[in-house]
Order: sequence, then structure tokens, then C-alpha cells
Amino acid sequence: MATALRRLAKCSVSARLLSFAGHSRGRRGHFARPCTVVAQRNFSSASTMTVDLDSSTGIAVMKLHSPPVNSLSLDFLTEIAISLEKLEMNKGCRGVVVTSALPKIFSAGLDILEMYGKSPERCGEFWRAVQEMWLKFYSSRLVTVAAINGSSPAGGCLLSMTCDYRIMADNPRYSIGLNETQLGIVAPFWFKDTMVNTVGHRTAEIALQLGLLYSPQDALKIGMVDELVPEEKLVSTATEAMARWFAIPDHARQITKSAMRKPTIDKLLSARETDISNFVSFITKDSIQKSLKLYLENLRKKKA
Ligand SMILES: CCCCCCCCCCC/C=C/C(=O)SCCNC(=O)CCNC(=O)[C@H](O)C(C)(C)COP(=O)(O)OP(=O)(O)OC[C@H]1O[C@@H](n2cnc3c(N)ncnc32)[C@H](O)[C@@H]1OP(=O)(O)O
Repeated sequence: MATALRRLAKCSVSARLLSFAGHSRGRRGHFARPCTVVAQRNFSSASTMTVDLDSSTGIAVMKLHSPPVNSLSLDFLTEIAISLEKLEMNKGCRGVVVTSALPKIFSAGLDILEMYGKSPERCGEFWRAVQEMWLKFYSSRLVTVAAINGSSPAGGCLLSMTCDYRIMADNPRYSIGLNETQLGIVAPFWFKDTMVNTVGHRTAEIALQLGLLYSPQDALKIGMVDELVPEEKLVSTATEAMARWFAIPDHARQITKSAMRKPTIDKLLSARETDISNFVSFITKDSIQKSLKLYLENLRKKKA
């Protein structure tokens, strides 16, 4: 099943940029099961998320549910990307709120187990799925709002930064940031570009080198998130925020979004295969595998 989903994801890559500026209308036929689900739970075939589309508002809420920590495995990434693709193809959908169904964690980032002890082929497949998820979200025609209801390190932070707007629960126990260097790994150029586009060059330089994880208050100060609210108000605030974006004519907003993001997207599209081989050769190095092993052991020790 997951393999079939991945194949489908690969087929739809070329249609992605067309989805900008509202050109997605003719693409319904790409899926055997069109996305016309309205206010219905679990239209995703997987149980790792629910997607509820309210037909009266055009807002979908995507709740990530992959216990224990919503880490982004190959299959989970593929499911997220396909769910977004289905919403993109649904004329009744104008925006999506991404949040977590798990307590205290938005997403723990990329699944470290996908990068540790895996074959080069599998690592390559995994990295393509990471790219795909980023490309889909970053180029989405939809208004995307992240309702960050828990910690969001590394890939979790990246996912939220692909969105147009970020609202985080005001809980000092949560943290967010690109902490890759703390694991002894390196955020690739398009993670870095997304961070620079979000918080500016100087702040990104400090944050990335030191692998900083920010409290919600500090994340607000540097512009990594746009708003803080009490946790119970997160999704309602996200849907309210959406109204401001919906007030702008879709075509004008979408063309503007494309103009802002296209150079960053094109940079990855033109270097996609090189980026995959760089990832594979970096992640399979003995020294990097040792760092990851140590990091995993520490994560497990912390619990014991
Ligand atoms: C030349 C240049 C070339 C460049 C090439 C590219 C280089 C590579 C780029 C890779 C980019 C990587 C991006 C990432 O996202 S890496 C992942 C980073 N994530 C983290 O560091 C988060 C780690 N986790 C935590 O901090 C905590 O778990 C968390 C705060 C999220 C939750 O804490 P809590 O106490 O609630 O839960 P536990 O720590 O007990 O965790 C529960 C179990 O989940 C496991 N776990 C946690 N995070 C992950 C993860 N990211 N992947 C896999 N598994 C994870 C944890 O080990 C526990 O498991 P066990 O129950 O088995 O002990």
C-alpha cells in the first residue's frame, strides 16, 4: 500500500508547479478516488492522520497522528504529501490547518531510524519523500497554517515553516527550531533557505550553527512563529487567522506566494538528484552513523 502511495506521489510531481496560481482545476483525474470528502473524518487511507474538510468554510484540518512522536518516516511523509495533494485538487478547499493529534508534540522531525543503519537505496528513497513533502507544502496554492501544539524540532520545524502562518501554543515546555547540528548532522541548503526566508539571514546563521531550539516566547521574538495562544484556542485561532487570508482574492495571493517562494523551490528542483546523492553519501558515513547512534542512545537513556 505504502509503495503504491509513493509511486502515486512520484507521478504527481510534475503537476506541482501548475497548482500555483489556481491552475490545478484540471487535475482531478489523477487519483482513483477524488477528494470530495466534506466534513468527514479519515479520508486518508492511513490511520496516521485525520483530515476534516468543512465545506462551509473551505478549511481542512489535518491532524497528524503517528505515535509516539509524529516522527516523519518514509511512509508518513508520503501520506502527508498525498493528503495535501488531494486537498489541492478539491475545489472546495481553500486552506489547511496542520496540527498534531498527539499530546505535547507537533512533530519530532525526521524519523532518525530512517537514517540509521539503512541501505543507501532506502536512504535515497526516504530523502526523496522529505523533498516531496517540502515541495508540496512550500508550493501549495492553499493557505497553510501550522497550529503548533507541542515541540517541533528539526523536520517538525521545517514542516511548520513551509506554511504561510504559524501559531504556537504558549507553553514554555515546548520548543521549536532546526537543531540538526546538535545531532552532528547538517541542515541541507533548502532547510537553510526556508529558515532564512522565515527569520532572516543573521538570525538563521546563529540558529542553524548552534542548532538552537527556541521556547515559544523566543520563537515569537525572532519571527519563527507569528502568534502565541493558549493551547485550547490553537485551532480556533488558526481558523480565524485563515479568514484574513481568505479575504484576499485567491489568484492575487497565490501569484504573490509563488513570486516569493519560486526561487527557493526552483533551486531544489534543479538540484534534486544531487541533493539526494549528497544526503546518501553524508548520512551513510561511519562518523555520521556513530553520531546518530549516540543521539538515539541518549534519547532512550533520557527515558530510563
Ligand atoms: C555536505 C552537506 C550535505 C547535507 C546532507 C543532509 C544531511 C542530513 C540532514 C538531515 C536533517 C534532519 C532533520 C531531522 O529532523 S533529524 C530529527 C531531529 N529530531 C530530534 O532531534 C528530536 C528528538 N526527540 C526529542 O527531542 C523528543 O523525543 C521529543 C521532545 C520530540 C519528545 O520527548 P518525549 O519525552 O515526549 O518522548 P521521548 O523522547 O521519550 O521519545 C519517545 C520515543 O520516540 C523516539 N523518538 C523521538 N524522536 C524521534 C525521532 N526524531 N525519530 C525517531 N524516533 C524518535 C524516542 O527515541 C523514544 O523511543 P523509545 O520509546 O523506543 O525509547
